[in-house]
Amino acid sequence: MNNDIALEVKNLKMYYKTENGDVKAVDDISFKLKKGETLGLVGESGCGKTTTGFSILKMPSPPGEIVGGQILIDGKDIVPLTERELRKNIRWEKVSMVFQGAMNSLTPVFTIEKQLMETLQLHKPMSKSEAKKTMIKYLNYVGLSEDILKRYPHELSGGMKQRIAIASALFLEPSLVICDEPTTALDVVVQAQIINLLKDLKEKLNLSFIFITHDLATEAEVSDRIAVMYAGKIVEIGTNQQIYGEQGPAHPYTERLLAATPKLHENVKELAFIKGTPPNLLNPPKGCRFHPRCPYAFEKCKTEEPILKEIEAEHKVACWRCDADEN
Ligand SMILES: Nc1ncnc2c1ncn2[C@@H]1O[C@H](COP(=O)(O)OP(=O)(O)OP(=O)(O)O)[C@@H](O)[C@H]1O
Repeated sequence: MNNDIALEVKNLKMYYKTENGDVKAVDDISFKLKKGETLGLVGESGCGKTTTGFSILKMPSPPGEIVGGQILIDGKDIVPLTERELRKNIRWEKVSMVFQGAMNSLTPVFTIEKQLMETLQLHKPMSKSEAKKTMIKYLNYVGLSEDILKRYPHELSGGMKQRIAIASALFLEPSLVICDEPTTALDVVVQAQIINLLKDLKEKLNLSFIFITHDLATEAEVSDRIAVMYAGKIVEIGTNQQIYGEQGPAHPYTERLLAATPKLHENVKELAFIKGTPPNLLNPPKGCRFHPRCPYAFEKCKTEEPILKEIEAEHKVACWRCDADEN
């Protein structure tokens, strides 16, 4: 076992079993996350980012099912574990998640203390005084003082509520935290504060993060490495520099996704957009799933699925055009 690896996802498949057939939301993805590292997960809406996050907790929303693959946390596959084992030893103990919209899920009629107490005691039996100590410790970590406990959600700003959501994800001292769009609903100043907070927590607590967002500018700011998803697949994965650096990304989809992102300090006359729409995951296209929208597609792209292949150290791409054996 490699002690530097916090998480390894191997050939993971998570399908939604609907009346119309299987929605292949996560379809054979593999990646590793090092201890103390932030991996960004980017891609258009509906490409499977949130489903990947929930799958890592083995908590797919119905009618989702993990239909294949492994999720190794500290070297141990959690896929065969029972719900009881997952609750007792894995979720919130080893991996936790700041859900999309978590800051809006606080109940308006209860104080923060009552709500956090419930969350904490649900996950781990402990006395009230012990729970309160834990709450205060993590509220302080996220820059909030104890007096927040007496307040009601409507008395708090969006940024404060998001800090509370982050603090509750840390209560049981997990080593891996999945953040799903943690800054999306916030204004830019507060977004920057939350990003700085996450960076700070990563350093202080030696946490590993999976940071899910469709906002590439934010991703560039927080992540050490980036995984780009398209239609349930990882199409490119590399360091921040390999994806955003001067040489530019390798996959045509990443290239277009970046071109469609507005840049600060640049006078852009017209923003590029990606022609066409992402495929229906009930019945994705054969071959490369991006081929109907790809300007470089050739015959092989329509029939054979490209696999994620290393093109340089740390940089993998699933594209026939980038495949050295092809050229
Ligand atoms: N409960 C469900 N039942 C059936 N299909 C679902 C369900 N939840 C999600 N899907 C489908 O699975 C695919 C992946 O969705 P997911 O929410 O993981 O994407 P995403 O990249 O996180 O999108 P967003 O950025 O909008 O949150 C989509 O095609 C979506 O319609």
